[in-house]
Amino acid sequence: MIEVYVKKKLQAFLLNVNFSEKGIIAITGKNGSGKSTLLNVIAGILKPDEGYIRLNDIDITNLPINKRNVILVTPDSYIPTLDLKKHLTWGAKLRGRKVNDKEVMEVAKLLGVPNENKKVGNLSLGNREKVSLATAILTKPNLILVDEGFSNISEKEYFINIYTDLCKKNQIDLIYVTQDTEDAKFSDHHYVMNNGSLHKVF
Ligand SMILES: Nc1ncnc2c1ncn2[C@@H]1O[C@H](COP(=O)(O)OP(=O)(O)OP(=O)(O)O)[C@@H](O)[C@H]1O
Repeated sequence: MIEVYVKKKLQAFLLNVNFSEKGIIAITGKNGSGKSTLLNVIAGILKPDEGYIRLNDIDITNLPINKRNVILVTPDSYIPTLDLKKHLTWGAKLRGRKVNDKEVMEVAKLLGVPNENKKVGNLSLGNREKVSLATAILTKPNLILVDEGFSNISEKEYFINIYTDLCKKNQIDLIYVTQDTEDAKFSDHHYVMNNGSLHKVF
C-alpha cells in the first residue's frame, strides 16, 4: 500500500498529488506533465516541499534512498560493464538480499532474459530493460517504480503480464509510468498526470 500526499515546486512547475493505492498502478500523461518528478520524489531522489509518503504504513518521507525498500527502474538503470548473471545477483546483494542461483535462473527464464554470458552493455536495448527489471524483482522491495522502462521490449504485452504477475506473487506494489495510454490496461489502477496533478481513470 502506497500513500502519497506531496507538493513539490520546480521553478514554474508544481507537483501536487494525493493518492493511496496498492497493486499495479499505471500513470500516463504528456511530456513534462510531472510523471518522472513524482517517481523521483517517491524514490527519495527529490525531497518534497510538503507532505508525506507512506509505504505499507511506514513513513518513508525522510528515509535515505537505500532505506526505503523502493527501487526505481529507468531505461538506463543497469551497469553496462557487469556480466549478466553478476548483474542479477549484485542488485539484490547490494540491498542486503541474498539470492541463490536457482531463483536467479527462474526469474531470468520467466522474463526471457537472454541466457548468454555477455556484458549487460552489449545486449540490445530491450534486453537491457529486461535485466534492470529482473534485477529489481530479485531484490524483492516493497515497491518498484518503472519510468518508461518497458518501451523497447519486444512482445511487450506478454512481458508486462508476466512482470505484473511476478510483482503480485511477491507482494510488491508497482507504479509504472508510460506515455503509451494502451499500456495502462495491464494495471489495477490507472491515473493520468496533467500539469502536476493526478486524475483517476479507474
Ligand atoms: N530539476 C528540475 N528543475 C526545474 N524544473 C524541472 C526539473 N525537473 C523537471 N522539471 C520540470 O518539471 C516538469 C515535469 O517534468 P517531468 O520530467 O517530471 O515530466 P514527465 O511527465 O516525466 O515528462 P517526460 O515524459 O518528458 O519525462 C517539467 O515542466 C520540467 O521542465
